[in-house]
Amino acid sequence: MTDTFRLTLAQLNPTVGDLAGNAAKARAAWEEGRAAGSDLVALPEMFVTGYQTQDLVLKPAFVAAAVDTLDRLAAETADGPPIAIGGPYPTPDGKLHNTYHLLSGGKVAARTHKFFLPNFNVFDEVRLFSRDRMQGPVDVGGVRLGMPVCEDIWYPDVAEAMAESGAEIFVVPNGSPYFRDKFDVRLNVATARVVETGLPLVYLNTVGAQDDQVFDGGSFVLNPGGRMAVKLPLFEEAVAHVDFDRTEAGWRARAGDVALAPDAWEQDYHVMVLALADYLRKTGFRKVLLGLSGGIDSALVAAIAADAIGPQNVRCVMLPSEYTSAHSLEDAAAVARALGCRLDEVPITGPRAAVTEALAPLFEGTEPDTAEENVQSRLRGLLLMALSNKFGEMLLTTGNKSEVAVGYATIYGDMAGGYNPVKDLYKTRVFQTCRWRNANHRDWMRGPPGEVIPVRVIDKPPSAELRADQKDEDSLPPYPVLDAILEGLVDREESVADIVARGHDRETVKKVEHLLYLSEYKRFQSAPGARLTQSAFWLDRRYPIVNRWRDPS
Ligand SMILES: Nc1ncnc2c1ncn2[C@@H]1O[C@H](COP(=O)(O)OP(=O)(O)OC[C@H]2O[C@@H]([n+]3cccc(C(=O)O)c3)[C@H](O)[C@@H]2O)[C@@H](O)[C@H]1O
Ligand SMILES: Nc1ncnc2c1ncn2[C@@H]1O[C@H](COP(=O)(O)OP(=O)(O)OP(=O)(O)O)[C@@H](O)[C@H]1O
Ligand SMILES: NC(=O)CC[C@H](N)C(=O)O
Repeated sequence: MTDTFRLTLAQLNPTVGDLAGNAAKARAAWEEGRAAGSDLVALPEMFVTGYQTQDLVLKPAFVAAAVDTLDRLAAETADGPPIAIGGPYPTPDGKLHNTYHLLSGGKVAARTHKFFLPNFNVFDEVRLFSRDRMQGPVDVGGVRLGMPVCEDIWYPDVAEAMAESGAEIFVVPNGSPYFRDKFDVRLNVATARVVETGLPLVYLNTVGAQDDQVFDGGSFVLNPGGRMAVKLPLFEEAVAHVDFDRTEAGWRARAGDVALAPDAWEQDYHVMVLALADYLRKTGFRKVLLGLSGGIDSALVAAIAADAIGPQNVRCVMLPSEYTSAHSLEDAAAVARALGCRLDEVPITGPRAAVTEALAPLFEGTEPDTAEENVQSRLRGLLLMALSNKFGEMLLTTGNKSEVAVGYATIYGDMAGGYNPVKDLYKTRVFQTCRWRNANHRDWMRGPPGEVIPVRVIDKPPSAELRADQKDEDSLPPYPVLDAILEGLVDREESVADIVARGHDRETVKKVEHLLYLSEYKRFQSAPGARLTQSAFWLDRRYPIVNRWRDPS
């Protein structure tokens, strides 16, 4: 009977749909595990396909290719330790499971199907997969491993059933996406399963971004009693070997490295950087561009982009109009200089005059209003997209969550673009995030250290500069008030009465509610962006576009 067990944890970054690339990563980890004398090399949930696949797994040809990839990986790794790896499994009677496969002896030797299929916020697994009955542990080299898949440990049942049928260690593959402070939520869940069963638990998460979601890694190993034996870093790929010893009381993990967790501001910032870097890499872009207005939102997006792909790959463009202040020109130049990004200037006065002239016969007799104002924003979108087409640089949009929530942006204007790193970051957090970035620099940031966003940019009153002396506060409540109301309406789904009871003016709350519902059509047509909360616009919060309901409370 074996008394030690070495488990290799492969916290790696797959790409959805890249079956060969994901299998190659799994194989490289397996080679590391084999060289280290490992007894099992474990990869995360649905690793072979990448996660989340969404409806891609409803295509039988894709599932067949994934199955084939797993079979080939099993054959190629027959002469070393088994591999545990997530992937789809189609049953002969036409069902599809989200399955953890054990590849051993050249074939798929065992399968554990996910039992609890998450079907909330960003997850739709009931639509995609079938559940199976609860399963027992799998024998790996004489050790019985319970392999609940991700959501399966969020309730006691599956772990309890596996423990009752003889599991000795839990190895839990995850595709668990970030939201602020999520690590503690996961740790509480895992600790509860360890306390209930008295068994050690290995929590293996995916790392890397997929569309809006960032899988933050942070895999860990808990011993009975809930003590953390090992913790892998957040946001980075890592391969770690964890040793278990058989004791009289059962298996125990030997203490190893426990990575420190950065604070929530750093985690949010890292998520925005990683989300953008992976979105670009995985869609095949190496460069971006953005309109740099001298305001805070585009300055923060430029900093995130510089940190994600290096300042030499970020083109900033100032597109001044007659309303652009000298301050804005100076501030845009100062941001680009501090970040080390290229800054181009493309005035929109000429194109605007041409549009005004073209529309004059039709606009005759009307008063100037947002129609004329928005032409400026649209001309910027048009010119920036021309640069994007010509130079293959993806255009970034810059609307923060407060603006996205109330539709304070011009559709087909500043909303033009492919990705929005700050889409889930309220404006009040934009200010604080800029201060945080000015004061902190880390190895993973590819932009320079120091004050990359001049204090003047952070401190000045926000303005769209679409007309003379325009300030955001002319049309919107002050951002601290707006954000407090939005957190109630959006993040907590509170009633108008709940928010008024906390001291907000009812008329203001009703106005914000009106703008929120009215602008659903804009969000439907908006760029995706990094998810930071459980109420991000897209998958977490899915409201109808046509919606006459207004809260009477
Ligand atoms: N339900 C619906 N479904 C589909 N389309 C719908 C629609 N309702 C209106 N529309 C269309 O949308 C148009 C109105 O939307 P849009 O053209 O965007 O215009 P609108 O929302 O009226 O104006 C844009 C607002 O954003 C502000 N802004 C602009 C640029 C930058 C910033 C900033 O600081 O970040 C702020 C600007 O000051 C103004 O208050 C209508 O003309 C109509 O065609
Ligand atoms: N003069 C400009 N030159 C270049 N881009 C601009 C200019 N004005 C606006 N933009 C682009 O349109 C976006 C929306 O800008 P606007 O200034 O109207 O509002 P904002 O939300 O306060 O953004 P910011 O804080 O970046 O100014 C900007 O982030 C920027 O990308
Ligand atoms: N892939 C999953 O099952 C994820 C669901 C899980 N509750 C999480 O977010 O961590």
